[in-house]
Amino acid sequence: MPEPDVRPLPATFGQRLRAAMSARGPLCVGIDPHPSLLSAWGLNDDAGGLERFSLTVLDAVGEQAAALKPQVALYERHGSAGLAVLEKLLTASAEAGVLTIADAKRGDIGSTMAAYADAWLRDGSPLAADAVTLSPYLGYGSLRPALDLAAATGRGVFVLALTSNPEGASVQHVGGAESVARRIAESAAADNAAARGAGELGSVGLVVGATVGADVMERLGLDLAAVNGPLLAPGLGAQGATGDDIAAAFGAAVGNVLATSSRDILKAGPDTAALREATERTLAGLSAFSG
Ligand SMILES: O=C(O)c1cc(=O)[nH]c(=O)n1[C@@H]1O[C@H](COP(=O)(O)O)[C@@H](O)[C@H]1O
Repeated sequence: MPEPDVRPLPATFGQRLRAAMSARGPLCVGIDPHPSLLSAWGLNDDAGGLERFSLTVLDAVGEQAAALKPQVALYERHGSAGLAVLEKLLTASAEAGVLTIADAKRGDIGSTMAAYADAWLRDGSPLAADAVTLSPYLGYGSLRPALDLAAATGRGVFVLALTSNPEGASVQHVGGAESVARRIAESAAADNAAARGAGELGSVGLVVGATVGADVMERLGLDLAAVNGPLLAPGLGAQGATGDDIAAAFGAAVGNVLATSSRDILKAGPDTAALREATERTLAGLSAFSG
């Protein structure tokens, strides 16, 4: 009789994301239920509309995307009813085996940071996701409670390094060759050292915009390959970036890129076939680096 297949599920977020990217391609679909999109989908700008929108996206493209990234702000604007919908989406995604990145961009001092970590990264928390986005403006070290809890629970984080918006340069580029962004990248690399030693993708990711471009990357001299973590690259589509831009800018690190697009895919809804087609088209646009 053949041995039963008892391989354990990958334990770390880095391992799970790598497996999902290998199977499905390097695309994360953002779930950003903007009022204008709810209206275009014929839904009310309320918790009912939000739930319909969110579960439709999960149902339509959950099996095509390596991860889904709900934008927390667009749930928060509906108050507790909106957060209840986000809880439902996170639970339904986990049950469907779809990785989630809560785009909350949290950042605070130690004890308060611990509470944010508890909300997004603790086993059993109603808002637990597979990973959360973090802002390092209070210093990379202030994120330690989240980095530690993520490591302990097999979850991940994405720390803002070079964001996709033009205003980011006024903070992130400061220091030139010793830029703020470079410090963040070096700190993430240090936290991913053990995973690098094991030949695996780390669970401390960075956000590096698809819009940043090769010139800036070169000028700031970030060694993104050395980070050995996933590189969440927003800015595809609605913000003007393409798969070719990513291929040109990320160099040797391109294999760790998880490109993400929200509005450009979501505008195809509410028809599920159209959402799937838009996701397929977006994935095809990444062929310059996804092989
Ligand atoms: O952390 C993010 O995901 C993020 C970082 C960044 O630098 N730029 C950026 O656009 N995002 C988010 O990515 C999504 C982009 O949405 P679209 O422009 O519609 O694809 C939004 O939810 C943004 O908040």
